Amino acid sequence: MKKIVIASKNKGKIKEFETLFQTFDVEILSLLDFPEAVDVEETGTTFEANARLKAEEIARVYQCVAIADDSGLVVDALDGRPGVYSARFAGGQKNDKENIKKVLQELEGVPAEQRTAHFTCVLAISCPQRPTRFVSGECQGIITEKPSGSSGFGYDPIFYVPEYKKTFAEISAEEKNEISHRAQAMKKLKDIWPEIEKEFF
Ligand SMILES: O=P(O)(O)OP(=O)(O)OP(=O)(O)OC[C@H]1O[C@@H](n2cnc3c(O)ncnc32)[C@H](O)[C@@H]1O
Ligand SMILES: [Mg+2]
Repeated sequence: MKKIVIASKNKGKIKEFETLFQTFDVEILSLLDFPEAVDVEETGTTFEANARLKAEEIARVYQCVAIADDSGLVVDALDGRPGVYSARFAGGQKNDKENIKKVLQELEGVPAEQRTAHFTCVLAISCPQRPTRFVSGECQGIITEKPSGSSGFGYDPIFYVPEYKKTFAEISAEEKNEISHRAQAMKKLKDIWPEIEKEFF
């Protein structure tokens, strides 16, 4: 069976990809299957640049088809922050709780109608000796006043989706996979999948 390596160590993302790839005829591995894999430095200033860095490095090292996800939360009232710096917004080690705290602190006193935000996801698909391909997805929401819910990961507890009248952490994984930024990007990947199969495998 065809194999793809997800160039990520983020368990939340990997779990979502395992479901989102179910209708694709491929075996999914991730960097959790390669514990020795180095952390690719995310030195880019755009989601595309960082997705490219991660996908191309893993494709080169393991001589495989690799897919990387670079994603983040873009808050309008914060001029687009945390954006590409979402994973370490509170500094130092990645810490979801501290990141959420920082976003809520910076939005203190900002009224609901100005708390608009979106998640962005850029997927880079790379294969040695071939040009890397990209697809992206977005999901609109509103930043809540306090965290709510315990499913998902990252900023999910403060990302309220009007469609469900709940945060991403209060809906099921299935519901998140219907509408999320990652799901939107995967729908586009599905559209170009026949081309990718022809070019990359
Ligand atoms: O680079 P990899 O190893 O894939 O894992 P990462 O967690 O560092 O991933 P990113 O560099 O793409 O940073 C994205 C951050 O944006 C946040 N994020 C992305 N998608 C999210 C989602 O679906 N729900 C909640 N937060 C999300 C979360 O804090 C992530 O750590
Ligand atoms: Mg990262």
